Amino acid sequence: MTERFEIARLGAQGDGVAETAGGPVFVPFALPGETVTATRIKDRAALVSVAEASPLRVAPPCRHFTECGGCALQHLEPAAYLEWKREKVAQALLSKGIEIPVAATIPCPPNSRRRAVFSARRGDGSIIFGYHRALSHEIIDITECPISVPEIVAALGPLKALADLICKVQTPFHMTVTHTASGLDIAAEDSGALSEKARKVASDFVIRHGFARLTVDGEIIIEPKKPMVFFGEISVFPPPGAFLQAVASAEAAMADLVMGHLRRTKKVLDLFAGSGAFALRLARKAEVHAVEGDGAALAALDRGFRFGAGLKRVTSEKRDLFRRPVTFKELAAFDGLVFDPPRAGAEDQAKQIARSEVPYVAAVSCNPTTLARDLRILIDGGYVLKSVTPIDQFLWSPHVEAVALLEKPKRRR
Ligand SMILES: C[S@@+](CC[C@H](N)C(=O)[O-])C[C@H]1O[C@@H](n2cnc3c(N)ncnc32)[C@H](O)[C@@H]1O
Repeated sequence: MTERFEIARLGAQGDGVAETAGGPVFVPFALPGETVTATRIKDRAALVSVAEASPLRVAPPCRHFTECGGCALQHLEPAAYLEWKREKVAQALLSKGIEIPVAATIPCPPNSRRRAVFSARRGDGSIIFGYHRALSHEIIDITECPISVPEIVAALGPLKALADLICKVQTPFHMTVTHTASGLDIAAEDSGALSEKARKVASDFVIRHGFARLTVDGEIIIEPKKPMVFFGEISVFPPPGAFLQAVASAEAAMADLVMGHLRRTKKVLDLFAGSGAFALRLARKAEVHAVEGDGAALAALDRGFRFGAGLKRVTSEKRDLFRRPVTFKELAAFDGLVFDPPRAGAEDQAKQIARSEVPYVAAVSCNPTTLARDLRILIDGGYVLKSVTPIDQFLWSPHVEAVALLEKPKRRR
């Protein structure tokens, strides 16, 4: 049955939220201040029509919007959208008792996402290649994606054809596509084992389309060109599957904030260093010790250091920082630190940092909830939070990146 809803606010996932006598009802693609009609199942309702539209409603740029599960907020005017992301970070901090004026969200333009994770599945004979439908396991074919770099969008047809060539299963599989300076780096997972003949066919296809590399379940099938990215001026060859910030300009914005904060430091620790996005930039001015759990990513970082010109010393250490955080005693060797953990955050590591006397600390995070928890630990340990800056690395999604900068005043002896 269709009901009428007054939308009061945006929820954490970007859905419009109507406050009803029975509790909140979530209406995707509705905006605060709007009156909409929607069909409701429990606390979710599918938008049918917008009776009274918000003045902040804009035309979504993508034809797949509302069908594709990748984007939640293309229909909101950009300034209000960025403010919503800022507020999301501020609310997460407030929930841990942290009151600080959160800076304006640094925007990321459309057509800037260099890494996209596609889903694919063999349908009735033909291959479906695209993204998941919102809140569904169903995969929908896509023909455009205004968040991705043009090089990925232009290759959607060939990528779909490649997915068809390597698909040896009836179940869904993933294809991560990264735009690099040497061409597209394609990493398939769970697409099934390739026969010798299928490898040859796929390899010929990769060469014909000028792709840089194809890996299947971590095995390099063919690598006509080593995929290369730049961290500042330093070139790095990230291994298949290694972490890479999704948008190059977002990575640069985060690195600028971190480097600005650590500008006076001489010995920096980079925790959860990946292939060196921060370490190799910081190494222009300071000695850096990079710690990371992924050995292949560390090897890429090491190589970047050895072949990079004008860098001070970079050392590296493979270490599981969840099981074995760097202790406060070990931290005594450093005057600056950056940590950039996965979504789970770095609770135990934060406890060690809180006990340390490292004067300058930068926290980078893609999850405001775990960031707030870890910042609370640092603040309780005597750190002063100087600034928090959201970065809109995940355009039109509910996700937001943030950089927090902290200092620990010298103890009076
Ligand atoms: C958000 S990424 C940041 C990488 C890097 N700072 C960058 O900007 O490219 C998080 C990194 O943490 C690493 N990681 C995940 N779990 C880890 C663990 N338990 N110990 C050490 N590193 C881990 C991942 O391999 C990944 O490189």
